Amino acid sequence: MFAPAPQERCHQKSNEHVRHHHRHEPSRRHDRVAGSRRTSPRTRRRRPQNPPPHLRPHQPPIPRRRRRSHPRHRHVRPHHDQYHPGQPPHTSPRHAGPPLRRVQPLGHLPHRQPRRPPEVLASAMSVSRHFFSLPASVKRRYANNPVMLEGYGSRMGLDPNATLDWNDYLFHRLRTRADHSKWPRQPEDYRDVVTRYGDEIVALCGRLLAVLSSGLGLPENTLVEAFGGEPELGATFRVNFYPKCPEPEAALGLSPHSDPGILAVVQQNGVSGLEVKRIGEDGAWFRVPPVEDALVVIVGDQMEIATNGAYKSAVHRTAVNWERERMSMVVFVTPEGEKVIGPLEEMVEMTGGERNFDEMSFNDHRKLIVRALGVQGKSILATRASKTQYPPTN
Ligand SMILES: O=C(O)CCC(=O)C(=O)O
Ligand SMILES: [Fe+2]
Repeated sequence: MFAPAPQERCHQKSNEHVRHHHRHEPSRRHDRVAGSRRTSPRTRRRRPQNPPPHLRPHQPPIPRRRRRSHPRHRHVRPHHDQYHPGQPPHTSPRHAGPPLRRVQPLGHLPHRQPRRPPEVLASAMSVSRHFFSLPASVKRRYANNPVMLEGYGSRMGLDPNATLDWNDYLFHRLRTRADHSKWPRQPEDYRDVVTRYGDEIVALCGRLLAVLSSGLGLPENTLVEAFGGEPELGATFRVNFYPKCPEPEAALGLSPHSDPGILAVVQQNGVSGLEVKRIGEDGAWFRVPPVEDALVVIVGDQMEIATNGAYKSAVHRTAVNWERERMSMVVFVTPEGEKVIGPLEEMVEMTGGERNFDEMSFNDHRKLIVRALGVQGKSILATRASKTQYPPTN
């Protein structure tokens, strides 16, 4: 069932709607993968060292040079380093090092100079924006329904009492299982641009999975194989459009949730709103800076399951504002539908011998979500946790 666009809801906003958005979520911590600084022994050259002071009484000290990462290592910085479209997957990461050294608490995100985004990022943003600027009557041609979740609309259609998020969206599959009837025919180049964008992002995730496997001390292809192999990986595309909201403090763009798949790659339109919850006692929410040419990579539930909890899925939500419209594009990379996903043997061993999750195909995992009428925090993952002591479900 199609639900009214947030613009329309804006005018008929009731206190009830406001009440729906008061949420109390337990704590969680979010980790971010930062780059490795290790230098390959073969390429390391010795810089002249400062001799001890008694050997250079009249010489000024040799200035210390700031360490710069070697260009070959830059691809292991998915959050803030340059993305090279077209680079084949798995081109990397002998130098990745164990991830635990490269994980930093969120809240110290590096800022860098704005730069022109690669063309594939900019054009995907532009065709998506074009779609949301079309008249409501045109957008409704692609309306989704409770059975067919693909298309334009809102998951509010599933349950009249469900929380209303201040968000319109377009959602469809990518890659081989794409149903093009729900892909906008306007603008004309939507299909080509989004197909290419999806391919690039899936290839990027292939590289990230290799890095994340190496980081665990496992062969590079471990995670990608655990999810069914790269050609079989699934991918869906969601464009979130958050109109200006007159009472932003009373609403949310998207309620707290973790993404059910492997990795979600988010591109923001330069307007802030994405917030990630830190795992731990304080459960503080952190705003992710909307750096325009940066992709934010969010770890999903299947990753937490396969690694038996070594990598945690991140609870996140979006805030809205009254000044500027916000848009985000998300590619969700998912396992092959029939592939049964459970904790990898190596990971069970590495994490203390207990299996923290049951096994299930991703198609069945999706059915859990539909049955539960959506995701709240880590509620779906909690139903898969095989022991009650496993860290909380928030
Ligand atoms: O809008 C955003 O920045 C994130 C959207 C998101 O989390 C989602 O679509 O699952
Ligand atoms: Fe999400």
